[in-house]
Amino acid sequence: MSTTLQELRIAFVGAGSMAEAIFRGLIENKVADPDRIAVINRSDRDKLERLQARYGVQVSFDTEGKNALIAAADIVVLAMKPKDVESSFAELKQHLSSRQLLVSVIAGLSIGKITALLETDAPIVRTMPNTSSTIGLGATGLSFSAGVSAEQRGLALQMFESVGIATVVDEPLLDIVTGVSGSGPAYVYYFMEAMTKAAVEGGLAEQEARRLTVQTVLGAARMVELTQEDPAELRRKVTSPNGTTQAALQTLDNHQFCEGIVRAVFRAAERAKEMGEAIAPGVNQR
Ligand SMILES: NC(=O)C1=CN([C@@H]2O[C@H](COP(=O)(O)OP(=O)(O)OC[C@H]3O[C@@H](n4cnc5c(N)ncnc54)[C@H](OP(=O)(O)O)[C@@H]3O)[C@@H](O)[C@H]2O)C=CC1
Ligand SMILES: O=C(O)[C@@H]1CCC=N1
Repeated sequence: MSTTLQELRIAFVGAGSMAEAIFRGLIENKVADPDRIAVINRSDRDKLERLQARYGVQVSFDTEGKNALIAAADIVVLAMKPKDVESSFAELKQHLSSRQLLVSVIAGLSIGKITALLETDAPIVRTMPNTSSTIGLGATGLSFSAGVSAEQRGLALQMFESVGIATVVDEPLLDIVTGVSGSGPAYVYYFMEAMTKAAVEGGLAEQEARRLTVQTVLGAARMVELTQEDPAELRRKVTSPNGTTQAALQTLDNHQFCEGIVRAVFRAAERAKEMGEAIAPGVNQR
């Protein structure tokens, strides 16, 4: 296998939000050429036409063409929903070969189960990315099956580092990565929705409210990144004794803000495990 993504063919099986976030990042950052990226889905033709027109990726609308794109790929990215894994893998396994590198983004699905369901000896990279990969600010956790070579590890890291940061973890830790950074953007959006709602209720125009909220979140995240200070210390610097922030934080504490976030992260991690276990429950992991 070649050492740069640019020379390889990558097929995305699944054309949803996560697949698009990754291939858009790869294309816009010029890490992979669109004419070497194939995107396959189950039935949504309009979606494939839109993706083809927008990014110039390769698509096919018939089964034979889709199978040919999969068979020709050097890297196959598994990007369907957990509920569709069993049916799609049953079809997919006939078109894969052990020379290919398989990259899964499917929450909760273990390397052992992927190996067993696809009846494959192919090397497998299990990942947990997030949708911020779309703008090059993704955060991805990765684990490798024993058969992934050093070169293939490099390619997988290149793929996800080109759309953000990537960190290699032991496979069981991917569930907590899911709770933190996989699902995490949604918690931040939820927080922003609440902040904007309060701003509007307090009298600001919607657009003004949104602009102030976005800049506040951006500014706070960049402060942590650039100053390298502990968020707790940065929080202390905003909080004047007996001032407005202290009153607000006390209100958040009264509503178990911190506990709510901690519980949410652990619940998402637990849910990832449940979802993985619910896929082909009878199958013996390899
Ligand atoms: N969204 C996120 O923030 C994240 C998602 N993930 C993981 O990414 C995966 C995909 O999620 P997401 O992108 O949100 O899902 P979407 O629902 O947006 O997309 C799923 C895609 O899978 C396709 N698909 C379903 N069955 C098949 C099949 N048999 N063959 C080929 N394609 C098929 C669908 O095609 P069609 O529309 O034609 O049915 C659709 O294009 C999930 O496993 C999720 O756990 C991981 C990290 C973050
Ligand atoms: O909600 C989900 O199941 C997926 C996995 C991580 C983010 N979205």
